[in-house]
Amino acid sequence: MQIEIQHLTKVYRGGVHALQDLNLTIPSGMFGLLGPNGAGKTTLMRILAGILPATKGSIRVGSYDGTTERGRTAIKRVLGYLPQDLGMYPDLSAYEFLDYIGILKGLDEHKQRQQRVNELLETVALNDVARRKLKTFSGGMKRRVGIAQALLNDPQLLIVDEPTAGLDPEERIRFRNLLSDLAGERTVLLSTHIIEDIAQTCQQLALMKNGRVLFQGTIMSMLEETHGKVWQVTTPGQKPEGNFTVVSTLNMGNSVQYRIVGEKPSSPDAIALDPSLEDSYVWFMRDSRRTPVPAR
Ligand SMILES: Nc1ncnc2c1ncn2[C@@H]1O[C@H](COP(=O)(O)OP(=O)(O)OP(=O)(O)O)[C@@H](O)[C@H]1O
Repeated sequence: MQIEIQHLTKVYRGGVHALQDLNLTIPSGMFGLLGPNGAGKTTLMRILAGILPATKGSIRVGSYDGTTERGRTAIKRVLGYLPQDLGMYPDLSAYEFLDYIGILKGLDEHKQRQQRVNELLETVALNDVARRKLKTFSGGMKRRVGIAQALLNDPQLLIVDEPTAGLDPEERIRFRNLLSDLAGERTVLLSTHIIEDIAQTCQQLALMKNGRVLFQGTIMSMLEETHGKVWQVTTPGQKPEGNFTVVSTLNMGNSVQYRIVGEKPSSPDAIALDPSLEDSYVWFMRDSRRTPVPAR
């Protein structure tokens, strides 16, 4: 299920331009939305989920037109959403919570709902603790309950907003793998400011800043665009000067190795390095006055 977003603009009351004439094509599979705080990721996801109206622009999800009431209703039926701040009832068990959300989502038939909740508890590997109260769950377990509730209607489009924030490395990896498993035929839109989450799960991504898309395409093409922009400079200690960003510093005892992102430094012994995704992110954020590039 492909999503087409055209000229999407959101101006909040008070005049904040959260999205500025944003154009984006999101194909099936895992798609990452990467950007710093305030980039507009949550605003975009909430508009896609039909919770927030856009100021201008159009959205098409598969064959449904998100600018019409009828289209929005149809989109809601094929969509699962895990917001950043999903409220849970701490005294309910995982089973009771999912059962309750199932009722709210219109799964009226008791037996069918029971079966779906049990299936999902298994999918997110919480079947063993299904009867435990949510207040006893770790952050990672709660996020997995969150994904389970988003999957109740077996959505073709799954939107997850910063799901790994605050998780320890083990839980983050487990959660990432779960999302990858769920992608398959579905479209999974994952927003994050954790570069590693995208690197490990998404073939395609969009970089957002200030309500605009700075880049969209494959991870490979993003790295390619950063070739010739990453350097290693070794000095006796003083920080190299120039128009670049230092991304890491390694103290070698009597010298210091700097990894820098920017135009070629004047230092004659600067060595060109292969860019990592983090270098690439830094390059695009530095260079964010550039005009948006077309998808490739
Ligand atoms: N209800 C609101 N009213 C006014 N301004 C808002 C509102 N919600 C968000 N904003 C502003 O819109 C901009 C985009 O915010 P948004 O939450 O979409 O960004 P984000 O990329 O999701 O950031 P984060 O990673 O911090 O969640 C920010 O400048 C934010 O302050």
